[in-house]
Formats: sequence, C-alpha cells, structure tokens
Amino acid sequence: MSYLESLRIGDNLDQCQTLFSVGQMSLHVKDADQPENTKLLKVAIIGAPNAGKSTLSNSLLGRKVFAVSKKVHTTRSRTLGVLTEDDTQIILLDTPGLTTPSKVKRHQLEKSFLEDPWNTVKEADLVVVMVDVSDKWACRKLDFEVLKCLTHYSDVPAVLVLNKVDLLKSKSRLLEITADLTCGVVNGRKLQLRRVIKPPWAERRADREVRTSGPREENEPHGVVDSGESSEAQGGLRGDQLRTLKNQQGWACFKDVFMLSAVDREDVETLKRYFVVSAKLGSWEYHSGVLTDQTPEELCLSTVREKLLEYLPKEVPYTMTQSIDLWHDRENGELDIAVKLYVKKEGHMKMVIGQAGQMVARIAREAGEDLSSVFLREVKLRLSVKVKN
Ligand SMILES: Nc1nc2c(ncn2[C@@H]2O[C@H](COP(=O)(O)OP(=O)(O)OP(=O)(O)O)[C@@H](O)[C@H]2O)c(=O)[nH]1
Repeated sequence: MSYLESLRIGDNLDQCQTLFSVGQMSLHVKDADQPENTKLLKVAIIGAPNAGKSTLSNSLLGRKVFAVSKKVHTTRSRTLGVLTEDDTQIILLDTPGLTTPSKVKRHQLEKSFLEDPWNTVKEADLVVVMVDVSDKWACRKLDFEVLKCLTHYSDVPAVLVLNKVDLLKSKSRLLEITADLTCGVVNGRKLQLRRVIKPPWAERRADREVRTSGPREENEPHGVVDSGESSEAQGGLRGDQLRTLKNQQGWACFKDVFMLSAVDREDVETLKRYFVVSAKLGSWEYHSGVLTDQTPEELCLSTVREKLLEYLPKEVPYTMTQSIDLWHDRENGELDIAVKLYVKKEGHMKMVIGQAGQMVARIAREAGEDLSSVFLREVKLRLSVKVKN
C-alpha cells in the first residue's frame, strides 16, 4: 500500500489531520468541506531573511510544517499553511526573504527568491511585514525590497509585526521602532508618541517624511533607475519613485502594528484573532483537515535541509542537494525513509559525517523526530552522503 493510499483511508479526525500533504492535496479546492457562510483570509508574510516568518507561520498553525533555521534563506519558495477555525479559513503564505537580483546572482539562489514574495502579495487579502527587532539595522529602516513591494501593491492592506521582542532589553525601544517604521502614522492617524520621544525639529522632519511616504504620486517627474537593476525587478516603479523609497524610513500606510515573539503562544494568539476578525465572507479553498500544500517528500527534504543549515558551517549546506532513495510504509505504521545527501567536495563530506559519524547521526535523529511529530507516526530516517560535482 502506498503512502498516499494509507493517508486517504484515514477516517477519524486525528488521522484526517495527518493528511496534510499528499493526502490533503487530494482534498484540494473541489473537496473543501463548506459549512454555511464561510469566511476566508489570505495572508502573505513578507520580510527580510531571518525575520522569523516561518517561525510565526508554524506558531499560528500550532504544528511545525515550515523549516526554520538561524541561517538566512531557509525558505526557498512560497509555502502555504492552512488554519481553519469554526467558520473561518486563514491561508498563510510564507515567502522567501525578500532579496535583490544582484544577491540572487551572487549567491546562485533560485528565481523563486525574486518572484515568489511579489506574486504572493498580489494574491493576498492582507500583508504581514515582519521585522526582527533584535537586528539593529532592520529596525532603523524598512528593508528597501519590502518598501518596493508595499508601494507596488499599495492597495493590499498591510500590518507591521515587530518580532523577537523577547530579545529586546528595553521594551521602550519598541515605541521608537514603531514610530520610525511607520513614519509615525498608523491606520491614517499620527502616532502621539512621536511628540514625546522626538524634539520639535525632528517632528517637522517626520511630517515631511509622512508627506513623501504615501501611495505613489502620479505627477512626480520621471527619473532614471539608478540601481543597475531592470525595471521589472523594481516592481515597475519609476526611477524617481525608487529614489524616494531609498530615502524612506518606513511605510505610513500600515493598518496596525503588532509587537510579539513568534515563539510565544499568547502573542501569536492576538495576531490570529486579528486575522479571524479581518476575514471576509468567501468560500474556503481547502478542506478543513488540510495544514499545508507541501507533499510529504517536500516536507521531509526541507526538514533535513533545516538541520543541515543549523549544524553545518556557513556555505556547506547551501551547496548541497538531496534525493529520496526510499519511502516505505511498514505494516506496524512506521515510516522508513532513506535520503541521499550530495556534497560538492570531499572536505564537505567529512564535515557532514562528522567525527565517528556523529554529525550525520544527529541530523538524521533530529530530522526523524521532527518528521514523527509532523506525520504523527514513527519515522525512521536514514541519511547517506555522496560526493557529486
Ligand atoms: N528569540 C527569538 N527567536 C526567533 C523568534 N522568531 C524566530 N526566531 C529565530 O530566528 C531565526 C530565523 O527564523 P525563521 O523563521 O527561519 O526566519 P525566516 O524569516 O522564515 O527566514 P528565511 O527563510 O531566511 O526568510 C530562527 O533561528 C528562529 O528560531 C522570536 O520570536 N524570538
């Protein structure tokens, strides 16, 4: 019996919720269970690499279905999570960290790094912009790529999420960060706190910033795109608009601001409630048992990759590829998986294997444990390493 078949025959709720991959794919759109008066909200989560987008998505779903690591570019393409509560379905669209064409070229990243965040925002009802408040550069100024995306899709409502507040020693910094990243304006209203923390001359400057940071002004004179990137890569924005954005500290059109720690349940619950309240009448797109659109194989490979990113030195995991050699359902319900890891150099192979095979054993054990809790069954994962130039 194949894994797909075994997933389809699950008929109690627990088993049904396990069917979040191939099995759930079979429950897509046409099979969505539709109670009366359903509500739907599609949320695109964007931000710089490592802001905590996948961690937040996992916390919202209550299950680890997206890979998370302390290294950048863990998420490589758009992934989808589905949260269904009562009559409301929230579709979470996790995106790769926004980056530039020159960085994509330099680090040989896939096209999805440039395209997916933009395409995802296009289809969203709400954009969540995540900022890591423990990163002192990120909280001085909104990422230029984020600003470009917000400007291009200024008709899609956006909220600002200040993440990793647990790492901030002085919580009063949060007010300053909010003022900077919103240009002192939230939901069309000027923040009062600016008057308290800034002298009058800074207040006047802030006013100027607010005036220049609204949605695109059609009558601005045309200029030259000066970053050496194509117009398409700039989201179709004109040179003068790009120059204005380069000097812009924040976005004055956020509807709301949340300050949270993506790993803290209580904080995440507040954001979840906001999503539920923001959902509009509309048909569900997925069966209520669906958690993600990733296949079990994709989930397995991204879980292994997460551990490689976590434990191997900087460039090694980025140069590796993987393939699944074996996927076998045992009659006792256990799942046997064998994954082959391909490295570019002998030296890398030694690092992956580690002293007396300890490194590869640790990666296999931890990835196997994660997969067991995702698939809700015992997973026995074996890893082997091979050099492939
Ligand atoms: N202390 C703390 N760490 C967090 C929090 N949220 C995320 N992290 C950590 O930040 C790192 C990056 O988290 P990810 O969720 O992978 O970030 P991402 O934005 O999806 O990253 P990319 O895939 O590179 O775009 C991981 O080591 C997380 O454990 C938080 O609220 N507090």
